[in-house]
Amino acid sequence: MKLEHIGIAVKSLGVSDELFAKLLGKESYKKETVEREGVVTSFYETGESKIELLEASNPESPISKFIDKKGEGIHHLAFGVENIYDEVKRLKNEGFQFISEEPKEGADNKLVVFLHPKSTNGVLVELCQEKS
Ligand SMILES: C[C@@H](C(=O)O)C(=O)SCCNC(=O)CCNC(=O)[C@H](O)C(C)(C)COP(=O)(O)OP(=O)(O)OC[C@H]1O[C@@H](n2cnc3c(N)ncnc32)[C@H](O)[C@@H]1OP(=O)(O)O
Ligand SMILES: [Co+2]
Repeated sequence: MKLEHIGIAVKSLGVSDELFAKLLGKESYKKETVEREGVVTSFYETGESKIELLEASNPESPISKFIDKKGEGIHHLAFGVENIYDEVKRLKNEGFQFISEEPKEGADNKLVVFLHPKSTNGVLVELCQEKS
């Protein structure tokens, strides 16, 4: 597995895109809404891994809930895998708990699934696989 991206929950993409562009010295290369996840995303290239800024697209979004509880900050780590179905099977056998075991369409042309933070030391983990 390799670290594909780090997801950061932000209140306002308008504000945070300006901040991260200044910080990283480059503009976001892609903005994409993933309505099923309740997010608007903005991606930055940072070497082999990316930064994904996440703004809530509706009040029931996991991002709204997260920000209400914990404030803005690191929301999840996403690991890129070759075969997401094999990895779900492997990690299930290892005793990890998935939020939903069925990979769904995420941002950036990927299939994604999430492990529950309760089974991963309090860190929300996403697995993602490039769609062919
Ligand atoms: C588009 C895509 C992509 O990259 O392609 C994305 O990334 S989409 C990214 C947005 N989508 C997602 O996050 C989808 C997966 N997330 C979820 O299904 C949810 O957010 C859960 C992780 C199941 C939490 O939902 P739930 O309704 O249970 O919320 P809750 O506030 O009651 O939280 C239950 C417990 O989990 C903790 N918790 C919640 N969100 C957390 C997070 N991001 N990291 C670590 N812990 C977290 C809470 O503090 C709480 O712990 P205590 O019980 O100790 O208080
Ligand atoms: Co993500």
